[in-house]
Amino acid sequence: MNALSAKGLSKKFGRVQALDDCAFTLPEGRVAALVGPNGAGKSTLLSLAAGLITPTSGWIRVHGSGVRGRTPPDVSFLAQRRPLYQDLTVGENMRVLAAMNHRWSQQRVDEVLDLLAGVNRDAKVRSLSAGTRTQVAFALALGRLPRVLLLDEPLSDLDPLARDEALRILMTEVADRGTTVLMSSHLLSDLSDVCDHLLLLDDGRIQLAGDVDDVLAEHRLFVGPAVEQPEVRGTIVSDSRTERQTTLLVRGADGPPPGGWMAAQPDLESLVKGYLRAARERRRASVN
Ligand SMILES: Nc1ncnc2c1ncn2[C@@H]1O[C@H](COP(=O)(O)OP(=O)(O)OP(=O)(O)O)[C@@H](O)[C@H]1O
Repeated sequence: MNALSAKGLSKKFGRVQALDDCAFTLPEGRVAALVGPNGAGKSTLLSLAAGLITPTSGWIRVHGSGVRGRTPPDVSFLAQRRPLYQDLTVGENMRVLAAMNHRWSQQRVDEVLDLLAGVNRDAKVRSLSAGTRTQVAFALALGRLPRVLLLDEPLSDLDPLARDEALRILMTEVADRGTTVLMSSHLLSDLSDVCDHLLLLDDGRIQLAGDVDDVLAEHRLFVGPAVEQPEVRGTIVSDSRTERQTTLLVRGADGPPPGGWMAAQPDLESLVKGYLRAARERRRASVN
């Protein structure tokens, strides 16, 4: 069964087309990386999936049911601006959420907070550092016992050890409870460690969607001399050049590399960077 599915999903804010005709499916129990350049539409997509905003057209469903303006009880969303009551203590935030949610496990919240930094429950949220606030919001999101966990830049302000611990907690969550995770991040090396599914957005449109292994297998990196473009079969997504060599990311390449060139399958980080490079070039061209 698909945890998330969308078709024709579009969202306009005034004249800004934040998402444009997106279609994708995310099978249950997967950990999906949601990547793309700044302003690509990642937070918009997560907010639509969480029911915080409604589509201009098209639909998005969680476990087959439409989400329109209401967060389903089995979905948790860790938004970029960490949704916590700033003037309440950590403990008071927990009690408010426990009262508001039928699905709630205080034990799970305590477990996660103890694994992270051992946060002081009596501290006002306003007094916490940004990273500690993220840890609290992360623990509260898991306390709702979600079947679908939507995370917007969950790792960005965590120190390296807290980041490792948060990723370990996520992997345990997926293994033990079969939770589906959709996580936006610019930290590509962290994503490579945990994600088995990819959604790549640019300019509100989905460029790549699918199983990470399948998407990687569809691409080749060609590395060769810094000369003019070689003849390659497939679509050149992007190129990068130094004085000595050229690297091409090619989609749908088949056959051996051109003479004097080497071919390899990209890893997730080099694949995403290739698409980000292409997106930057398109933006530069549209501005000039
Ligand atoms: N509430 C809003 N009102 C007007 N425009 C918005 C609103 N929310 C998002 N946008 C616009 O929609 C587009 C997509 O924004 P979004 O925040 O979804 O991108 P993003 O991929 O999450 O970016 P980032 O990586 O910088 O967080 C941007 O052009 C943004 O300015």
